[in-house]
Amino acid sequence: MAVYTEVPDDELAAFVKAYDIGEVVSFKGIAEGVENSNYLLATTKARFILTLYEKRVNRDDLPFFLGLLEHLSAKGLTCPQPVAGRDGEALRMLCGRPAALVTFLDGVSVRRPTARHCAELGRALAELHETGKGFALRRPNALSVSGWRPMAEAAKGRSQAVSPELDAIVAAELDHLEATFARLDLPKGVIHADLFPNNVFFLGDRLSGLIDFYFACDDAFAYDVAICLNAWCFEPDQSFNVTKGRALLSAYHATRPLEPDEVAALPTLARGAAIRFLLTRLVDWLDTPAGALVKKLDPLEYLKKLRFHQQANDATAFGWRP
Ligand SMILES: Nc1ncnc2c1ncn2[C@@H]1O[C@H](COP(=O)(O)OP(=O)(O)O)[C@@H](O)[C@H]1O
Ligand SMILES: N[C@@H](CCOP(=O)(O)O)C(=O)O
Repeated sequence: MAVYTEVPDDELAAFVKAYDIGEVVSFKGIAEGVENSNYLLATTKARFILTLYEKRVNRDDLPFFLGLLEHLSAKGLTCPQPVAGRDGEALRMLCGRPAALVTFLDGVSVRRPTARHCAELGRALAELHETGKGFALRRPNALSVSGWRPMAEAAKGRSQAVSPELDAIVAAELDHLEATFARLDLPKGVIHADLFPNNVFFLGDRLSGLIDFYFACDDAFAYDVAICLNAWCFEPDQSFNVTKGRALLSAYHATRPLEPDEVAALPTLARGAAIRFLLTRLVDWLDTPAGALVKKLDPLEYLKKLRFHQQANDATAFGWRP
């Protein structure tokens, strides 16, 4: 459950007074999520999400995240919109944490995406990349290749608890990626960087909105595509579903055509995306205290995905060619 910080009634009342959003009708912690504390706040005027930013979010990045949501919403992309208080500020403090209110989006996330969902996602991802062009702020990706070795070092010697071979596999893969992924020079811009099914809402088969932009950054567009191939196109047994891969890639390509260099780099990008989520999950797995009220995600799921990508020679492994 991702409610790390409890908000007492009096503090909530004082917080809400800073806005012109009506009277509080209900206020409930949201069980989903990993990074921050989220509450659903209903008032006499509307529903909102109240987020208290927790330890892994750097406060200096908050203007980038909230500014990006404003930019994307203004350009017509359906994502949460920050709500400004009477003073014009969207970001303020609550219970000693930076906190913001954003608009509530209708829709549900899918647990088992179909090829149709993957096509919707591919189109929306390309639209996000196009819509982000023109956003003035910059945020380097702290979780890209130069950040992976330090994470591996933090887990070194402890990862046997997860799998006996993991340290060696990760070290060898990082040697490979530091010689390949690190040398890629691909079209860049604003990427979501965590567009997993839990961060995408649907109404019926139609994609209705994107949430959780708290890993968004400047990086290669095609890296975002690779993150999504990993998150959307593997089956529960970790076999890659080429029908879903084809649906995602062809829908993306129809909206933002991938350049030949981006297509050629997909297997390397997918390996990088696999190691990135393997490592963050591994560090969380090792560092989260027993009994913590947060769902731990399995790092080995991403080792299986990595194994698939290590055998992939080109984009046809994902069921697609331009
Ligand atoms: N704007 C929103 N509209 C509707 N529901 C939301 C919105 N933002 C978050 N949620 C709900 O809160 C949950 C956790 O939000 P998320 O941003 O993924 O948290 P975290 O960053 O902690 O992982 C989501 O799975 C969703 O159910
Ligand atoms: N998508 C990441 C975990 C981050 O969770 P989110 O709730 O912030 O999307 C993973 O699967 O490792």
